[in-house]
Amino acid sequence: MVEEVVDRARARQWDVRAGQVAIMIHSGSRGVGKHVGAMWRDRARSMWPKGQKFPPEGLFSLSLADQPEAVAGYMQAEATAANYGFLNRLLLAELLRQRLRELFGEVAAPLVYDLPHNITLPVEGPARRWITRKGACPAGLEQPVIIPGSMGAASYLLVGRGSPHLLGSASHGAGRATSRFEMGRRGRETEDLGLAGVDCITLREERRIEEAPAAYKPIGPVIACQVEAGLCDVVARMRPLMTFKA
Ligand SMILES: Nc1nc2c(ncn2[C@@H]2O[C@H](COP(=O)(O)O)[C@@H](O)[C@H]2O)c(=O)[nH]1
Ligand SMILES: [Mn+2]
Repeated sequence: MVEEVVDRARARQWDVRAGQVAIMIHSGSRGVGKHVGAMWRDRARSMWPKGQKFPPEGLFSLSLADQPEAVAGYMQAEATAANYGFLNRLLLAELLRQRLRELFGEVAAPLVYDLPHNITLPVEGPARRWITRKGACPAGLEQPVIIPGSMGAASYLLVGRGSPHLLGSASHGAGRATSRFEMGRRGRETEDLGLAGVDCITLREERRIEEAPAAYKPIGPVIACQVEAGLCDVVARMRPLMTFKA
């Protein structure tokens, strides 16, 4: 639910009002994206110049100058996975709209923004440049930005400021404080996990634990430092009513 509107003019422009029910869908290409990534990582490794030491970070780059076909192949595969992700979210949103209309009659539920991340996108400008973001999202000038907190904490709708220092990016979420594995080893006390008062529906009980609010960093300072650094400005804050975890 939209709990507070901070930038009224921008919120009005995006059709966002305090008290509205807002639905956030976080889903991408999942299996397809992972498959594309793993396949191209192996391919890039096999194309690494013979006799040259492997990069310590395990990231095998492809050269546009020397391997243009491989670069084009990778970009096409990534775009296919991203399109699959767009379509997933489109269909999920449409199923939700249908159900809302069955229950409440005509409901508009317009799209505020579909924000891709973990993706390579072209940079606007005369030079041919690309940015690959991981754990970050685009925050170009005037662009909507959504930074989710957790199933127990606030999420934020912001507007990007196109900061050149951080390549027009913002964080993709509050970010993990504790790994999924570590969460699985913790006790199942609701209080310890920050699950008190959290309404979460899931068919996979382990998800509730792995992604419990205690697994994530506090969203307040994550937003505050990005605003302070000039990456984005807050438009509205949302509070979770209910979460579905696949
Ligand atoms: N509003 C919610 N935000 C959530 C929830 N679970 C996680 N998160 C946030 O999303 C980001 C991105 O997740 P990732 O799996 O792509 O890394 C994460 O950093 C959290 O801040 C939730 O149930 N509701
Ligand atoms: Mn994500």
